[in-house]
Amino acid sequence: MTEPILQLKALCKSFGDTQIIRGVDLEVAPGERRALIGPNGAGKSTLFHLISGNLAASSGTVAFQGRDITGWSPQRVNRLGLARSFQITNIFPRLTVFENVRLAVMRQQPQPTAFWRRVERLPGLREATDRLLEQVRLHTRATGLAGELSYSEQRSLEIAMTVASDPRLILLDEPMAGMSSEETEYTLNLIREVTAGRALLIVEHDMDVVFKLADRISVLVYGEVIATGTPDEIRQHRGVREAYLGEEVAA
Ligand SMILES: Nc1ncnc2c1ncn2[C@@H]1O[C@H](COP(=O)(O)OP(=O)(O)OP(=O)(O)O)[C@@H](O)[C@H]1O
Repeated sequence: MTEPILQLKALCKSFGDTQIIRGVDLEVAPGERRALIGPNGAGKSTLFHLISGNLAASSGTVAFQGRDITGWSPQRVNRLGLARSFQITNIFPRLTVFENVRLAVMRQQPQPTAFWRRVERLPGLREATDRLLEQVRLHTRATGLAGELSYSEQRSLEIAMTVASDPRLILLDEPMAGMSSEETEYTLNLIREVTAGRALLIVEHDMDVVFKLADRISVLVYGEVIATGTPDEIRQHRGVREAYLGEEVAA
């Protein structure tokens, strides 16, 4: 079996006396699209924080591409090839769309001479930025302010900024939140395109999206993974239906 790109072992997180993540074991294969679902408060965002280094685990380990990254800073984790977007849109509204993406690209290309040169002259920067903007179909909006984009366009911009580092694993936290069904369909296709050849771990409450997008689904309930399987397996899983999905999804 190929080595998992992400491997969580007996991962735990407590806040004070309250244990939120209770011994999670989870493996994501390279190139796999994995959804993480579960009721509100199950600990999905907390698990993302533990993987990306935004929170320190109470115990257990996180391995990425075979390396133990437990306790690493988010920046260091990111440099190794793991990128994440947050539930809250994370862009600079007063910069142009182009400038936002360029910043994300620059973060990945540490240039010792950057302080002395005009950014416009940094080699390859403009091309890399343009390529990303085209990929998320925002090239015609490049000169507009990011804060003036529609909500779903801002999410597209954020996706471009997330993939700017050319990550091997992308974590997306509720990318469809607050979208109309048309915007959701559009963003679903975009996510499919930009994550091709990369692994994806996505938290999403829209079950339509989850079942269309994911190769496999893991279900988190009260900080424990109660099931992992293909969309069909999860649909049929009695415990999952009782704990979370309800009968209508299985129908
Ligand atoms: N920094 C914190 N301090 C204390 N408790 C926290 C902290 N962060 C999260 N929690 C608690 O941990 C639990 C899990 O929260 P988390 O946001 O991870 O759940 P979630 O599954 O992502 O929920 P949702 O689907 O509503 O986003 C909640 O009860 C929350 O109140």
